[in-house]
Amino acid sequence: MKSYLAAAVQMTSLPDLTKNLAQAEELIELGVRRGAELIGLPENFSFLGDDTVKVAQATEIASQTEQFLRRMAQRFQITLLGGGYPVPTATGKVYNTALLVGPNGQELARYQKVHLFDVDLPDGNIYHESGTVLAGSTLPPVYASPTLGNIGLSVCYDVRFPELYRALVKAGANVLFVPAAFTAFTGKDHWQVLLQARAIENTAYVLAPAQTGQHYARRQTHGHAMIVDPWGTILADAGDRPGLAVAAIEPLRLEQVRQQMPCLQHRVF
Ligand SMILES: O=C(O)CNC(=O)[C@H](CS)NC(=O)CCC(=O)C(=O)O
Repeated sequence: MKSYLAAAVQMTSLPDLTKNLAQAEELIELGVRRGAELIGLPENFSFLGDDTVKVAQATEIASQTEQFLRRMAQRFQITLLGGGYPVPTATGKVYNTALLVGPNGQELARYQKVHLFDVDLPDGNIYHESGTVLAGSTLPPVYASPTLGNIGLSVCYDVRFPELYRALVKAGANVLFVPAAFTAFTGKDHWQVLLQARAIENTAYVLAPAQTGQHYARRQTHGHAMIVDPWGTILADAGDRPGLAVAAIEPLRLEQVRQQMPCLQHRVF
């Protein structure tokens, strides 16, 4: 593992695949110009819209999204995470899928979101992700990069389930991706503290690309894409407008924190 720059993209995705991929491309290019070698796109980056439309267009969204990720990674010679997009299954529902691709456009790791967001919020918004999404049934993968660290995947609502991240760390992870489309309502109270908790308890970097702003109807997300270091310090925060959180990932800092705060060594369970 070497020192390098990572970028967590923040965008406002719409129910429009073509527009979203254009917005994502601009932000990836910005990240590359700032020197990022590892870039993450948020959950729903290629489509954020009505559930019925999402399912109807899933085949098209999945194929264009995967082509896009491979093309971007190759063109810019980066490692790129697509943080969550629908992939059709035989059941009529989709998997909410995250895909990590390498600089040759090759697939490095794939994850199907396990925890589905079925929650009625006090602000009147009702989320029923399991209505259109089939839950994945296996732990996310850890991709052991020779240069960028051991990269563990997750998606959005997963961040509320610390055992998933502990499993990733047991599998060697030291860089944890949490691409999200966090609601504005929950985000204001929970987003940052959950990300810091996952970083601190696992003494790992947390890279959290995010959706922000007004998407469609009453769907509003929190923003604050961020990068948190293994001590829990926020290295970069993208605020509430589309943009990037960029920060250095330092193997020496990781080692230092893991020595200073050896909680992973003190595990009993
Ligand atoms: O709704 C859509 O259009 C697309 N789906 C999502 O954005 C997903 C599933 S509904 N959102 C979350 O997991 C939010 C979690 C969250 O906000 C929390 O844990 O508080």
